[in-house]
Amino acid sequence: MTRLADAICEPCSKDAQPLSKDEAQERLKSLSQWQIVEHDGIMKLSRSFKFRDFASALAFTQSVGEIAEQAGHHPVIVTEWGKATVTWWSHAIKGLHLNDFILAARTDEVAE
Ligand SMILES: C[C@H](O)[C@H](O)[C@H]1CNC2=NC(N)=NC(=O)C2=N1
Repeated sequence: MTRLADAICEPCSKDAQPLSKDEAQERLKSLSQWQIVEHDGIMKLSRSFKFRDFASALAFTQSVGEIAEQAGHHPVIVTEWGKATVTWWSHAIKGLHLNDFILAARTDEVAE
């Protein structure tokens, strides 16, 4: 079975259906320490990563930015001293898509 991080991100058209709560909860089982949050009715995938200082959090932020650029799919990243919080969702469909779970898995690999 293909590892989630190795799965191919499909171009997410604006006509794609966002995952339902049940589908998103099912996909969440493939990840650890991520949670589904909802802002303004939009489901998002979020996880905070701890670091020893700001420079380490910033380097992680840069690495996540690089995987986002490679995929053409971008998160919100809040970078602070000792911590970075990454939140993925698909803006075009105002919800969660398999792509968000793939990028979350890739984010975990960058944190290793
Ligand atoms: C034109 C550009 O490719 C699109 O706006 C991309 C950019 N990055 C994106 N990132 C995310 N998370 N969702 C999107 O819908 C999205 N669309």
